[in-house]
Amino acid sequence: MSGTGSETILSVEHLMMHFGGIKALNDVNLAVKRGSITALIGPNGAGKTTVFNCLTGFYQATGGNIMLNTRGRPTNIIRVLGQKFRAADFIHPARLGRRIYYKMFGGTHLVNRAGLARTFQNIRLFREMSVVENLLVAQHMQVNRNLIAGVLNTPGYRRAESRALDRAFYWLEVVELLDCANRLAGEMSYGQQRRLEIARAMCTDPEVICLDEPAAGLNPVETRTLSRIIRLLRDRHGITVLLIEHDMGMVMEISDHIIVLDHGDVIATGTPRAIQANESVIAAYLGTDEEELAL
Ligand SMILES: Nc1ncnc2c1ncn2[C@@H]1O[C@H](COP(=O)(O)OP(=O)(O)OP(=O)(O)O)[C@@H](O)[C@H]1O
Repeated sequence: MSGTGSETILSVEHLMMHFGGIKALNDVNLAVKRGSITALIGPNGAGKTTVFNCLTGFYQATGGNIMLNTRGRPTNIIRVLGQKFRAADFIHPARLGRRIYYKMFGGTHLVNRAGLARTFQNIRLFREMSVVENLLVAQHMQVNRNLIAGVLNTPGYRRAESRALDRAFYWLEVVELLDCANRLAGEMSYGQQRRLEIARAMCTDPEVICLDEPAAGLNPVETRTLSRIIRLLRDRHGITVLLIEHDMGMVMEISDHIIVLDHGDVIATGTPRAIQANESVIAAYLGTDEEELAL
């Protein structure tokens, strides 16, 4: 299943995000192909994490559209996060009803349920919990948490618990952490914690995973392991990977497609080879920190 299909799994149109006077995103348009590894790159402050935060519902975009084509149906991410009421809603009862529903019950959990998961630039694990417990917590949305079922220890409850454990160990093996299952998450090396974050996101059964600087702080051996795992997600598990990364060696090696952001706008898209030769990209990177200029 290697390589890219032709179907778009995620499309972003005219995305804007303003923080007071700061226009973090001006008018971002991008499309991600199903089954691809797509990298979002750009100099510091270009708006990459803001795009991720809008996609995953951590920010409510100021404007634009984000459509996810997963679980066999389209999901309008902006809508499921719960939008403000507009005057026109009151003459469309169906629209008003939807708006009220998502205002009350919408949120980031619906984005995750629709099949999009993420990791964070700053690792956010439960450091005092074991590795496997971190993975079980991630599955609370899928596991039957009915108190009565738990107290009575019903067969349905036991089956759900056992499935959650199986899933946790399955993804631990994929990220090469099986022998760390009972260690405290906070005691593991940085590289291991980053891989645990990926396993935790995978336990929510996503079709798209957004990785925010997964190679930050890793040594070359850990980066190679990480690249191998990311490829495996695409090739063996059919996962679409959207990646923010400053390690250009890694980006150029594993990406099928690259999107370049600068000052809140997409300035180039294309294959690694095309991006490396793109003059606007080279110009955008000139004058930034040297470590970013490893094109
Ligand atoms: N919550 C916020 N409040 C105010 N400004 C913000 C907020 N989040 C981001 N910004 C601003 O938006 C712009 C884009 O930031 P963002 O973190 O998305 O960039 P980035 O491309 O991810 O950068 P880096 O590579 O350094 O992580 C920056 O000017 C930043 O200061």
